[in-house]
Amino acid sequence: MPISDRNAPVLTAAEMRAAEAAVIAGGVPEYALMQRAGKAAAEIIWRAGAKRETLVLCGPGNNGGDGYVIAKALRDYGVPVKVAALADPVTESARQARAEWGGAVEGFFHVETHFAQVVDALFGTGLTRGLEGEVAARLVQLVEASERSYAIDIPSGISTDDGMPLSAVPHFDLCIALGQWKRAHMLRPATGHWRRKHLCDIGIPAPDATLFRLERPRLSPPADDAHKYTRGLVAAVAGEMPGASALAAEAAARGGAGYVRLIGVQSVNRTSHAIVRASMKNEAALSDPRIRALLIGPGLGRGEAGAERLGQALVHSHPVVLDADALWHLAEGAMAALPENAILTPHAGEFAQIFANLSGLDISGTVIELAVTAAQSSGAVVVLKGPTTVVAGPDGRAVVADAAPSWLSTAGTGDVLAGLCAARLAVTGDPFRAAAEAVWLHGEAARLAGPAFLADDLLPYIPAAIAACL
Ligand SMILES: NC(=O)C1=CN([C@@H]2O[C@H](COP(=O)(O)OP(=O)(O)OC[C@H]3O[C@@H](n4cnc5c(N)ncnc54)[C@H](OP(=O)(O)O)[C@@H]3O)[C@@H](O)[C@H]2O)[C@@H](O)CC1
Ligand SMILES: Nc1ncnc2c1ncn2[C@@H]1O[C@H](COP(=O)(O)OP(=O)(O)O)[C@@H](O)[C@H]1O
Ligand SMILES: [K+]
Repeated sequence: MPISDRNAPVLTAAEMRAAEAAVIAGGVPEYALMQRAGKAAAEIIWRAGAKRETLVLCGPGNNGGDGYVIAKALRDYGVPVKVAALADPVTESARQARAEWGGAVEGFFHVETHFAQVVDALFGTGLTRGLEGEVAARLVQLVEASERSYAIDIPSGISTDDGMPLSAVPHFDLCIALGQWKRAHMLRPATGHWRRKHLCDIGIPAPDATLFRLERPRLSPPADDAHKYTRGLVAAVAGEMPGASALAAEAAARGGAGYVRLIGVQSVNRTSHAIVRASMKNEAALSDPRIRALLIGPGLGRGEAGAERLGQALVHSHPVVLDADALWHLAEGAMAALPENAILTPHAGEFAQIFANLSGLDISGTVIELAVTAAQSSGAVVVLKGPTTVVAGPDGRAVVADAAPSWLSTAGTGDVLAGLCAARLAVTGDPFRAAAEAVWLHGEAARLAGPAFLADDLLPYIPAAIAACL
């Protein structure tokens, strides 16, 4: 179940085949799907490249079949097209597509090298191993010699499920995904092999998908009769480095919480006066039943004092966001004692440290498998942060954020994200939705902030990011 109908499914090769098989079983021939796919891709190439001379490279499977359909459709648009095949078609649909193309088919190694446009339809989701060295080198040569290049479904040589290149893979201008997004469309290093990507909807639904692309969420303004407590009280616990918790607290205040209380901090420069301070000694400040999200970790410290504060904070079983040093303190026992609505926000280093230590947990695979396994084993929502951020829930659902600006790689941005998670948890009461909303707002604030910002500079852009979702 997607978190909203805006979130497009992201499939493995096997899931894509199953989705395709279901449509075929429903009475649509495979060849009709190939026609839809090839014509949709050809229309995009035609719009981008008009009548530029185009070389279509066709492989033996249905990716190659798409290539023949593209070549015919481009020819029908009046585009000068040549086709070069690596091997004869081996599937019935690809054979049919080649017959309908009907034109000359040149040898992959013998066709001339310089074309204005090159279309890679050698291999798609059926790739089982890297391309042979000379095939990969020739593909790189042809693509690099062109002005524009298009990868059909997936660049040939990229493994669909983990986004890894299995042989040398060139860089394309556009990757045209067919049917549904596949994992490689979201994962590094594959995402570095095209400038843009586009999804062609060819009428293949994926009702069983559990992984989705993170898209702009829909948010609501506070209810007409809202007051600060109904909007959500966030309690942020400070520690050794009060600046980090102040940054997180301010992000929480701007991220939609009605009231933010910063606990256990003596003095912090430049924190908004709207953020109310309280002492750790004030029992009621932490036990307050109106707290809808507790945030702890940024600046907490890895010493005994930090561990003690974490223990004190978790006693009350508030819905919680655990970040940074709080994750460092999280031991196996503490994991079992997490409240039901918990969000953990590790980066890769913190992730490895926490989950590698959990007994019997096999953590391997892409960031998607890592986050999903960790969420299922901890019972918490896991936000595995990085250039590609994955939000995973204990029910197996996950969203992947593939478009955050790399300017986020600066100190303190994680504190801002933790604050946003707390705000959205306080507002929604749903940790999975909250984490997904927070990751999107964080990326959008970064986009709006432009280049070379400091983590603090994200704060004034959070309201504009929220405005984009109303
Ligand atoms: N899903 C959908 O909804 C739709 C999918 N469509 C399209 O179908 C594509 C998937 O087609 P596909 O399954 O036929 O696989 P494809 O990628 O063409 O290659 C398989 C062939 O290559 C071979 N082979 C593999 N690796 C190799 C290597 N390194 N070097 C050499 N050979 C290698 C492999 O044989 P093998 O040697 O492994 O036995 C087999 O012969 C998909 O990406 C999309 O474009 C659309 O048409 C319609 C809607
Ligand atoms: N190259 C990148 N592209 C996009 N986002 C990134 C990149 N590097 C880091 N980020 C994001 O920036 C934030 C960094 O958080 P974190 O590692 O906790 O840093 P800190 O502890 O300094 O606050 C995360 O949200 C992460 O997803
Ligand atoms: K391809």
